[in-house]
Amino acid sequence: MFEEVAELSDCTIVVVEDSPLTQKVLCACLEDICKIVAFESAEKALDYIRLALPDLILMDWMLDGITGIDACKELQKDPITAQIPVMFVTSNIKENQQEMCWDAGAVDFISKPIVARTLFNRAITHLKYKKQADQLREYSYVDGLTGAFNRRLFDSDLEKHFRGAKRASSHLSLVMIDVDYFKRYNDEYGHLQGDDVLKTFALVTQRHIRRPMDALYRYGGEEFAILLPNTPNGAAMEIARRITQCFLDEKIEHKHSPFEYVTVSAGVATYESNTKIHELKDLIDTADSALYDAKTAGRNRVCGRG
Ligand SMILES: Nc1nc2c(ncn2[C@@H]2O[C@H](COP(=O)(O)OP(=O)(O)OP(=O)(O)O)[C@@H](O)[C@H]2O)c(=O)[nH]1
Repeated sequence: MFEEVAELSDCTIVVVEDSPLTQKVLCACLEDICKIVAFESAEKALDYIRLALPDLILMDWMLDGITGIDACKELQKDPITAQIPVMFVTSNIKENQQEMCWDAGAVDFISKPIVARTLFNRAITHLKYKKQADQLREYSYVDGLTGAFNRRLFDSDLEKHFRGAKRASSHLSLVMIDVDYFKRYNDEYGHLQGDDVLKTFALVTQRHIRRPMDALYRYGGEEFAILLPNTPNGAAMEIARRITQCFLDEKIEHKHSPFEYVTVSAGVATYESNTKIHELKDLIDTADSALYDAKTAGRNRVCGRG
């Protein structure tokens, strides 16, 4: 409608508005920027937002069921959804209502009747800030050597996914992976070449975890972790086996390994509602124990514990 905003085209804006006409107007104003998903109720919008994590939310104040203010407060409770900017769209907003918007966690509001150009420009400003903040967050969460996510993000993602799996009664698999005989490798080939091994491992692994929620983390030193939400134990074991095999196929010479090449061992544990894993710590301990099983059983293998 106004200008091309190419760098924002991969963003998503959620519009929560119960008047079909206003909803149509809002969507028409924003459709040139990026994908727009519209809802008539906050309940449905919240379900979508928690899963899809859009980049901006336009929220009506008065809604049947959960009000816009309560929906905004709800989003603030979760550190992940709290990062999504919420802009209220309201008519004749009084001073105390403006206060309520800020207190609920809104970043902005815009009055009805809508001035298309103002809405368009404000949306772009918020989307640009959001993208920059996401990028900064991502840089601070990436391990400089391997490009895998770092331990700090692992701790926060694990907590987030564990809560999600409990709430949805779904699976969450954790794979712990450790390079075998790595001290001997460093001693023989030097620390820099050792670093290259870790980089190669991260590259090989990234090729095997393709779903958007799956992620590889450097857990510490030569140990890595993979989080696989909505993935049952059998599937996680299969992914771990493929990674182990493909890394061996890289054929990185290791004179002091019985396998002649650098190998890894992996331990897999899975949370599901009917297993003995109830707490987050149980999941890590179980994956660690499975990794220990793989090491003591001879290395270069995957072991799992339910
Ligand atoms: N090159 C390099 N080496 C690292 C890095 N982080 C940890 N290490 C080395 O990894 C080695 C780990 O040694 P150990 O814990 O004894 O394990 P291992 O020799 O792989 O033996 P197993 O795990 O039992 O097969 C140590 O020598 C660490 O110095 C790193 O970032 N780069």
